[in-house]
Amino acid sequence: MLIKIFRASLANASGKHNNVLFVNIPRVHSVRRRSSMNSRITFTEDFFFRQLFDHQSSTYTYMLADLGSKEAVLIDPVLEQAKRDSHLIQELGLHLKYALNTHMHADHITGTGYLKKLIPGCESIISRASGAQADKYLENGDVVKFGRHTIQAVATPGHTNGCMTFIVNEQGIAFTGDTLLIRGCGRTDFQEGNPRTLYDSVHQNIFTLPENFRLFPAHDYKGNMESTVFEEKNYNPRLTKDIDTFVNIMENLNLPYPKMIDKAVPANKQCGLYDIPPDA
Ligand SMILES: N[C@@H](CCC(=O)N[C@@H](CSS)C(=O)NCC(=O)O)C(=O)O
Repeated sequence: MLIKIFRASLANASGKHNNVLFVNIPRVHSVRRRSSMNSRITFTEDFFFRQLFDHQSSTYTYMLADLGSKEAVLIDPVLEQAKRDSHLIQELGLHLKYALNTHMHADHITGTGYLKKLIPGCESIISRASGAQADKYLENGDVVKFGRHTIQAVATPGHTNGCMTFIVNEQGIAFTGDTLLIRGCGRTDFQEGNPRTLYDSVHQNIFTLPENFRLFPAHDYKGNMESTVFEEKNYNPRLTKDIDTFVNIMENLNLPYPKMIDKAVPANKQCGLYDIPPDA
């Protein structure tokens, strides 16, 4: 397999250029492919994974780490839980390299801004298409490295323009943000939402992953914690339908407006640096 490695220079919000090691890997997934419901891929011994929850916003945050180098990343941290996350990082002797967001959230303020203050050296990452400020910006296909591990960032727009799914191929896991929820999906009625785009994102970029890949969403409102590609391909009540039926479902969800949206979106545009607790 040809792996092309190159250094990319990215401009951050202040125009400063950061060197990030990006590994441009062709879309080849783990060689340990299986397709039955029970054949989960075992984590390698040097990979740490922790699912964390914020009850207020029903948000999952994920902590991943390379146990060799101790480098860690957080996916979708929540402002009110930043101290919890920072304490766990410290307790486990990990070094938080990056705090990543799958997209610009509308229902809670991201913890990335506060975490950058709590853990100097930590950098924030979000897709360039999100329109939010961060230290580093991702394009479709970019790879984020922590220790020897890699996260592949795949653009999955539809809930918002900047939505990404983060895939850790070797461990057989993917973080779908609000694009694909367990037996559901992100709403498409604000923030550039588009049901046809979301449908294509899921069918082309998530349902094409190996069926035993475990899926971890940004939210669950019913107590579910994870799913698999197989389960969502077969049992998702929205995305198993044809595209026109899907669009009709999405146009008639009639969900209430998220309570925090008017505060969260302006804050998240600044990587959560707006209205950070005074003790930060
Ligand atoms: N009640 C919550 C917001 C619930 C909600 O709208 N969730 C979003 C993801 S966060 S923007 C969503 O896409 N839901 C899809 C669904 O089918 O539930 C609040 O007020 O914060």
